[in-house]
Amino acid sequence: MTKDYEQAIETMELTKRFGNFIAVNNLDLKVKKGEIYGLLGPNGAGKTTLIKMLCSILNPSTGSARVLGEQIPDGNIVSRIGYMPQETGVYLDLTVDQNLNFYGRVFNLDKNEIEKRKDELLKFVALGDWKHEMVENLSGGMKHRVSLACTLIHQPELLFLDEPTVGVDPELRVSFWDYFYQLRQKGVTILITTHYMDEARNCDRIGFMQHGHLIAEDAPLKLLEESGKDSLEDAFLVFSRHDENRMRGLK
Ligand SMILES: Nc1ncnc2c1ncn2[C@@H]1O[C@H](COP(=O)(O)OP(=O)(O)OP(=O)(O)O)[C@@H](O)[C@H]1O
Repeated sequence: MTKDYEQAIETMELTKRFGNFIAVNNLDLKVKKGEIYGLLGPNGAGKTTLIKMLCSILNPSTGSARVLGEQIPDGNIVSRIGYMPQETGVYLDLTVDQNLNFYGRVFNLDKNEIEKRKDELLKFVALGDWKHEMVENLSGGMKHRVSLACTLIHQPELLFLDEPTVGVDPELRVSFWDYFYQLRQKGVTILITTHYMDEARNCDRIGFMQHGHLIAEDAPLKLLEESGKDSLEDAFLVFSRHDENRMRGLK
């Protein structure tokens, strides 16, 4: 019997090296089931590398992690998680409908279930009128919407969303968040990276990441309070400076 873990994600000194370069450095992270956790940090902080390890795409160099209670890397976990990469994860030379059919089949959904899920998801991403359009003819934001729909087709328990709302217009970004909240209500856990600070405020907790490790972590309002700043950008800079000073002190 699978043990019911309270944590959807738990990493222990997780590290990824590319040659001499350390992209993720001794990271300890816990994300509770049903939580929306935002990872924020500058380009190159190691966010995508972390997500790729948690999705069993990359092997850790050292350290370990559990995802939905399973030690990763684990090929079986893939059917329980959804990963929306930064670059569109859909086939440009297929229609929206064909992409959804393909992902539905990959996850072994039967025909009726695929049809039902397609109706729901096309409504959600407001692409019903574009169902039979080739994805290559869609705008950047629309491609992102197709990618999100494909990520959700098999109703994953845990979602990894790497900058899911880049290029998506403000109105639709709001509706994406409505849907994320609906998913959370159903117990789905979401790990999301974003550079939109207004969006980050929607997360239950935020982890600020720099040089492959977490420099601060808490609910958005708590981070503002602790840093004495009004914006998350400014709060990040405060924690970043503390971390740089700490590192200098260690040298
Ligand atoms: N396959 C690889 N080989 C060598 N270096 C890599 C590889 N993948 C990532 N890196 C490096 O690891 C670092 C972290 O990259 P990563 O993509 O995880 O950052 P990120 O926080 O997701 O950045 P962004 O916000 O730009 O997406 C970067 O310096 C990147 O160049």
